[in-house]
Amino acid sequence: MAGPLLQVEDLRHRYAGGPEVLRGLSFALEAGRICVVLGPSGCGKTTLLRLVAGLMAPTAGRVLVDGRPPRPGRDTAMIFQQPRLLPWHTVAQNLALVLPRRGRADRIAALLSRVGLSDTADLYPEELSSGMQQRIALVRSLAVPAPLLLMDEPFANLDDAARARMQHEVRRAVATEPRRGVLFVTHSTAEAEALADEVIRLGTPPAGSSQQG
Ligand SMILES: Nc1ncnc2c1ncn2[C@@H]1O[C@H](COP(=O)(O)OP(=O)(O)OP(=O)(O)O)[C@@H](O)[C@H]1O
Repeated sequence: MAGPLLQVEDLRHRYAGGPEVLRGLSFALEAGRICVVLGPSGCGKTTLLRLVAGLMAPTAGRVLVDGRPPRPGRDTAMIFQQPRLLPWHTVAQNLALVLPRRGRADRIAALLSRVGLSDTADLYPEELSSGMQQRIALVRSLAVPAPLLLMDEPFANLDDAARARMQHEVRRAVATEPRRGVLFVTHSTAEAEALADEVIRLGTPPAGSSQQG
C-alpha cells in the first residue's frame, strides 16, 4: 500500500480532570524506518503509544495506520519496560501464543536462538532473570504479524551488551519485513542515536503555545 505507514494528525489528548498532555502533534512514519520519541517523564510518550495502538481515543486529531484507524491488537505490537510474559506458561508457550500453528516449533527455536536463549524453551518466566525475560518479550513482539511496533523503553533494564544486541534485532526486524516500522520511546539520547532514523521530541511547550512535536 502506498503512503506512510503511520500518520499522526494534530493529535491532542487530555485525561479527565487533567492538563492537556499532547497539544497538536503531527508527524508521519514511512515503512522501513525507526522513529524514536524522546522527552522528559510525564510529557506524554506512553500516551502517544496508547493512542497510536488504538487503545484509547484522542481528544482531537487522528491516527492512521496504513491509511485507516488502528485496530487494537492487529495493526500494532507493543513491548513495554516490563516483559509482561504470562507466568503460568513456559517460554515456548508464551511465544506460541503469537505464532500460527504451522511451523510453530521451528519458529520458536529460531526466535530463541536469535537472542541466545535456546535452552530456555521449557522454563517458566520466573526461572529467568529479568533481562532474559525481556529478550523473550522482544522476540515475541517481533513475531507478531503487525506492521507497526510500539516500544516503550523496552531496553531500560538491560546491560550494555544485551541492549546492543536487542537494538540490532529491532533494526533487523525493520530491514527484513517489507512494510514495517517502529515507534520507539526512550529517555536516552544515546539510544536515540543508536536506533533512530528520525526523532520526535515531546516536551512542555512555553506557556501560551498550542503546538507540539
Ligand atoms: N490514565 C491516566 N489518567 C490520568 N492521567 C494520566 C493517565 N495516564 C497518564 N496520565 C498523565 O498524563 C501525563 C503523561 O503521562 P505519560 O505516561 O504519557 O508520560 P510519559 O512521557 O510516558 O512518562 P514516563 O517517561 O515517566 O513514562 C502525566 O502527567 C500522567 O500523570
